Amino acid sequence: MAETSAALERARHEIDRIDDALHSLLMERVELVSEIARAKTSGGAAPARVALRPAREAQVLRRLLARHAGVLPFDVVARIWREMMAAFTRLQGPFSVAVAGGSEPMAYWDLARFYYGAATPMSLATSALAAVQLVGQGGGMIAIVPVSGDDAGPPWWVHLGEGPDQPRVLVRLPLVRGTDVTRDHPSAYTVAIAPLEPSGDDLTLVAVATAGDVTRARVVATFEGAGFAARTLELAEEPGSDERIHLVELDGFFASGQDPRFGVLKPRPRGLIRDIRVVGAFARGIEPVENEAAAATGAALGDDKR
Ligand SMILES: O=C(O)C(=O)C[C@]1(C(=O)O)C=C[C@@H](O)C=C1
Repeated sequence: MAETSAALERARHEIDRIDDALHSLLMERVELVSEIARAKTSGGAAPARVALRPAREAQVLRRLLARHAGVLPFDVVARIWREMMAAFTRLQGPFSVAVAGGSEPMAYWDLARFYYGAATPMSLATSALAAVQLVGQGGGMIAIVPVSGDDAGPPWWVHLGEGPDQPRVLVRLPLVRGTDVTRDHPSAYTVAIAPLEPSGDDLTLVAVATAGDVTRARVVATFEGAGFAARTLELAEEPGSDERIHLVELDGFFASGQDPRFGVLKPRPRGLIRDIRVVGAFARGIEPVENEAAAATGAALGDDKR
């Protein structure tokens, strides 16, 4: 019987040895969690904040991608690490996810599950605004909301703030693209109350207040004229107000509207740009380049899902 060949026995013995080593390392990794949790609260307790540190997570995944080789698709590695990082987040305090499903609740739900772990409590919110309001109540809740134009509810992003204890966009999902199982999924933002940190390759979301007649194209032209790479995403108007708020995505990391680099735009109450608020910043998507040799081996092994 081929099934009990010596070669198979040997390979399984090796797998047992490797599993033991992986398990020992996992237990060693988790020993660091209380030290990490302590360091995060050493400046005083901040009960509204969640232990999630998306910039650090992106750095970890980028570093692993840079050293990755062989036939295992990188999205499998990403999935294992996502599960581990979600568990580490839960070990540091309350952590749950409210999903605003837009027109495709199942797709956004799957995206949230993939990124925030199989055991993290999740609930479906009635709209993006409802999900963001839940985040604002604290208690370790984060929200997954459709990126653009896929939520029938009122604009949610005008409720984001610049302060460390206000909900902000900290991730754009999917973070790992290409071979990722979420390849065909829509994009979503993760909204949370947690520090805004640079990952080294980031995009920033700003809420830009202008007079009521300033078009999206003019806002982008103004930013580009001042040397920013900018894209306009959404526009919100207060009924009866002479002001509009534009949601604009910028290349690079900006921690606040007071960043001196915004000085060239001269934000002032009666100017074209009246105010700039940073309402989020997140790592640029990670693009694993599929290794051709790996793909060929996968095909040879009967992997017909690619
Ligand atoms: O580095 C941290 O701050 C951690 O909490 C550890 C860890 C991880 O498991 O690597 C977990 C959750 C954070 O979102 C980022 C990273």
